[in-house]
Amino acid sequence: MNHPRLATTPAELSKAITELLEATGKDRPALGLVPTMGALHQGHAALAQAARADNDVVVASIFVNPLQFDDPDDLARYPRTLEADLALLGEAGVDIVFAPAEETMYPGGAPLVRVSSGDLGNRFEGAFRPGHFDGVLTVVAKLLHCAQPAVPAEYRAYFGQKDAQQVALIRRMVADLNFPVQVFPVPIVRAEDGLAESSRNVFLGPEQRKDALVLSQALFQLQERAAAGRPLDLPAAVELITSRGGVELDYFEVVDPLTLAALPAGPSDTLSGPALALVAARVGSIRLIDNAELSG
Ligand SMILES: Nc1ncnc2c1ncn2[C@@H]1O[C@H](COP(=O)(O)OP(=O)(O)OP(=O)(O)O)[C@@H](O)[C@H]1O
Ligand SMILES: CC(C)(CO)[C@@H](O)C(=O)[O-]
Ligand code: BAL
Repeated sequence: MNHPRLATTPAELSKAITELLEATGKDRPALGLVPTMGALHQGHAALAQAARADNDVVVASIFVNPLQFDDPDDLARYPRTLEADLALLGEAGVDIVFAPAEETMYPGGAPLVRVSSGDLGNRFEGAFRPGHFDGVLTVVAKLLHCAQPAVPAEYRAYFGQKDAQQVALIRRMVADLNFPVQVFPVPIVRAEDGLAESSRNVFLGPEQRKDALVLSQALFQLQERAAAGRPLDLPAAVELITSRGGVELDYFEVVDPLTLAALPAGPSDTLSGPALALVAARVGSIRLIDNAELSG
């Protein structure tokens, strides 16, 4: 197993990245960055493995970003498992782990100047978690700056498709603000029962976990209809979820994969191009999100 180097300040991180990039002896080596909030699972391992396969040097960050939490209870109980996280990242072949303290990322408290996620950031997750995406984009901008190679190198960043709206917004930030990095989305990793892996799954009791499966089941139903060229009938998929006691639906929509604009998905609407189904629901006090690509 690899023992990743631990950096806790931007200066330590930059020094470690330069040393490892130079040690490759290549004119233009490649650096991959995997941002996380820790409490790592197989979804994060897939991100680290994708970065390992594509790059000479791999950095993972672990930082529970207070700026993206609108609910103080959600922040306080967010799982923190640093020792196990370091072991998982070592297993995946990560070279450097950047795990800064809150005071290091936000000296003097919350930043005055932030990245605005615009209209796209106010919909879906943003409508239920006000300010969430401004907080995500601000910390992702900071992390991308902290890990920016100081010597000539390819620069790539990896994000999970489980957070589809987050990927869409990060792509827009990188394009709109000319960040010199390429964004790579990584497919959703699911448990055997179909539930999308998530750090918050540890809070689900056995019955709640069974209830939560209705989300992936409803998504798979849409995927099957799309693949067979049948009408999507989103209302029937919504009904599958709302009829399940213990699950409160927040939203369920079929959208354009890039703009996240709503697409028609009624009982007589068939797909005319690629689409994405986005769902979010609460199981008890645990909020879960999931999504699936639909294609005819
Ligand atoms: N099941 C998964 N498959 C693929 N990528 C994932 C999965 N779960 C998380 N990721 C990705 O890992 C990165 C870090 O996510 P994060 O640390 O917030 O974990 P998380 O499991 O999404 O946590 P939570 O769902 O509780 O917010 C993000 O890019 C996220 O999209
Ligand atoms: C991208 C991220 C690490 C920023 O805090 C977070 O939103 C996440 O884990 O998805
Ligand atoms: N994966 C998204 C991080 C969050 O829920 O805040």
